[in-house]
Amino acid sequence: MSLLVEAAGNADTNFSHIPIIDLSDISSSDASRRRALADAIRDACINVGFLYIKNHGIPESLLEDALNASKDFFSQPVEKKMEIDIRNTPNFKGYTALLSSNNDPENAGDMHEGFEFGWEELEAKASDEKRANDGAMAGANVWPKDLPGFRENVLGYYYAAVNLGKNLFPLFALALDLPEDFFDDKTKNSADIMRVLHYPPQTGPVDNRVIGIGAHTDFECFTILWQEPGIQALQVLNTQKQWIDAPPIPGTLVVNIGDQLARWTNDVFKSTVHRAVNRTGVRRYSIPLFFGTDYDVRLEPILSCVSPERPPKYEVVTAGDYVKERLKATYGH
Ligand SMILES: O=C(O)CCC(=O)C(=O)O
Ligand SMILES: [Fe+2]
Repeated sequence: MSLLVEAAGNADTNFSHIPIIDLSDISSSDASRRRALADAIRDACINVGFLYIKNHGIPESLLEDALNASKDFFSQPVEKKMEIDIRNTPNFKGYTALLSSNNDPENAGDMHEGFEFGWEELEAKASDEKRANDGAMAGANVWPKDLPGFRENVLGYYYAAVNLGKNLFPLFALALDLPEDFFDDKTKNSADIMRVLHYPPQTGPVDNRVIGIGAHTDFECFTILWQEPGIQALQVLNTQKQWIDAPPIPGTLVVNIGDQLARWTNDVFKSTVHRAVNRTGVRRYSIPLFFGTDYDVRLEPILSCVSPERPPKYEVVTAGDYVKERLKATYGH
């Protein structure tokens, strides 16, 4: 039995807190330090599926600028935001209105609004170059008109977070006892979808079927999530079915495993159910960035995560087909 299958068999998924992992050694020239970091990440991925990262290297100023840009965007009249309604794009880019998405099929709609976009260069190319391997998810971003600085400010944080994500893939590979460059040829045009989210406060009696974002797992490989400081809303479900608070911790970002990585790892790494409910009485903003593999990559289980006792659990599909199906379910296309 591989070490990973054995570790997954001994997993303690009844967690009561989310570990904080210091990324200072992420680019260390000392392989044993990178190994130690990967080991800590492996434990978190096998037992919890969520972790906080500190010393991640993203300057606070980029986050402040992205937050201010988000506030400007959401404070526009709803008709203005609806000009870039996500339902008018073939590739799920643009604005999602309050209650128009539904992450939990048991629920009646999510009490948040959002703006969603994927990779593009800061300087638009002369020709609208289509990325060759985007498959089912091909297409451009749509941006709000008449909102100076919005695109530049959200892209500023986006590029920094994408760079961090690219540095996390080798750590996940190491955590899976794979060569550190395992994901390189699978993430050449990786999906890297960012969502800028706004959760109005929900005070008084709250219908549990209409909360900020209903219980769900993320679709991609992993997510890097920034939460507005001082506002508790995110909760993570352990196997005892207890909701564990995941408050914003100054200087950290949340990282969680998504379904693509659960599929790659045959559920050795956990894609853990989470939700957000904003009962604080003030607005809340958050910015998740979802990292997938290239959309044409097949999600085949890694051999060290499969054994006679742990046969493959999932049908093999391409990342693009998988994500598109999940998005259709969420946005009701
Ligand atoms: O806003 C949050 O804290 C969580 C957002 C989330 O889970 C998602 O967009 O998938
Ligand atoms: Fe999520």
